[in-house]
Amino acid sequence: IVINLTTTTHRPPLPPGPPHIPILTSISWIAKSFSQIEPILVGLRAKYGPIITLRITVRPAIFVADRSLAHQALVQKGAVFSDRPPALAVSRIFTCNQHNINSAPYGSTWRTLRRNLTSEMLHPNRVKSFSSVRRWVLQVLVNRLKSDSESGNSVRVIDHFHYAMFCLLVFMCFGEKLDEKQVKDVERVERALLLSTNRFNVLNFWPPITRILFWKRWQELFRLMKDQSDVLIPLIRARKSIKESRSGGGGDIVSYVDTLLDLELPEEKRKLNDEELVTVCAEFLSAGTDTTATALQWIMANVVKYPHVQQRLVEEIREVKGDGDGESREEVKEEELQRMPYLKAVVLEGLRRHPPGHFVLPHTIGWDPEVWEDPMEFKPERFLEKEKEDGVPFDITGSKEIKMMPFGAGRRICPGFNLAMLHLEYFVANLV
Ligand code: HEM
Repeated sequence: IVINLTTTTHRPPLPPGPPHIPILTSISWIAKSFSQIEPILVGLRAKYGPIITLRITVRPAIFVADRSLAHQALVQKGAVFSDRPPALAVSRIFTCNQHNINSAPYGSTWRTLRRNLTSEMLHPNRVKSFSSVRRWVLQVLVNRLKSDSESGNSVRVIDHFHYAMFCLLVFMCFGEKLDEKQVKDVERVERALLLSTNRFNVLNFWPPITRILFWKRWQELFRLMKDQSDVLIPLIRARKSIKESRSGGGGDIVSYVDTLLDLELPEEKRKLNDEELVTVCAEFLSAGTDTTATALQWIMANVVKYPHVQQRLVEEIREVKGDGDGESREEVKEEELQRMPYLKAVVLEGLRRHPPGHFVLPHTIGWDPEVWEDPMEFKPERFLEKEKEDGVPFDITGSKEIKMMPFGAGRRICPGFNLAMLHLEYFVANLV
């Protein structure tokens, strides 16, 4: 886990870490990708112990690379470590001054936004109301994979996974099936922002100076933000007018935007403005698309790499589907997923071995040889054996102890983890 310290004048001594030269050290870190930081951290852990201070950004960041210390910080002392630091210049712009769930300080705005998402969108009944949409997206995905493979060239599956996840989350967000161009526009603006966050990091250093030195990059940032608003605001407004014309209701489907239009910010005693609606919708779209598509890609890659895993999945699917005929045989239905423990183990193993969220650095925990035998091997069976031993299903929330944390842990744990598990199990089963 990473704890970001805010600057205070009276600061207690920081945990040990490598020596640094102000600014220069941070700039040398900025040039590195997250995957380059990991092996460096392993070496630093051996030298300085499990709690290390690094000057990765403008502020010192403390890395906790130990599962029981992470549990103490995130779960036992959750109230102390659930705040987020004040946003730096770039993320202030990205998050509309911290008006979204992941960046909001631990307080009433965060609580209101998070409770709205969990109770209005991630509640089991609401999740169920989108099951026909998941079936439609599966069809879209399979059709695209089939037609792409007809060309005879190799198929970049990740592009199709991304598109499928955007179709799904865009529907949940705006309550309707948009045409391919509209979905692609949303995908384009959201991915452009996601992929350029690294490039914009440098703008956080002395904004008055970087505004002059890197003026082109600042312009690029404002252009991307404008693109995002240009694509999302018409979709939000369209939903608003549907809702108004139906006097309070948007039809059978309740979309994420519908729930946000009525929401009141308790501290500021007002509704969300257009820019804030864009930020919160963008968070929903990006939190659930890239992460899930990346996990799906790793899981499918391992299913292909290990034929015995694939074979066992096929057998489990056959067992659940029985000798049904015609259409019912074609699809693994959502209700059937609960009867597929091996499928769940494959998904968990994918998340343990290849957690999509890198900067929370959960894998230093998920790969701990004291917890996991042969931690770098892809062995879904380990979850079945563990469940048999403990007599209870594996707890991915880490509430009692942390063994892996692909969704984080504690009060800031990913609220979408059940939905993500459903998406992964449903698509993996049906692709197999
Ligand atoms: C495989 C898929 C996913 C993975 C691996 C993932 C992972 C994570 C992680 C590691 C965090 C940070 C937790 C922390 O700060 O300790 C997080 C936060 C969050 N995730 Fe996810 N996530 C996934 C899917 C989703 C989905 C489907 C949604 C919603 C539709 C979602 C919404 C959020 C939100 C709103 C937060 C911020 C929570 C807060 O700060 O209170 N995520 N996620």
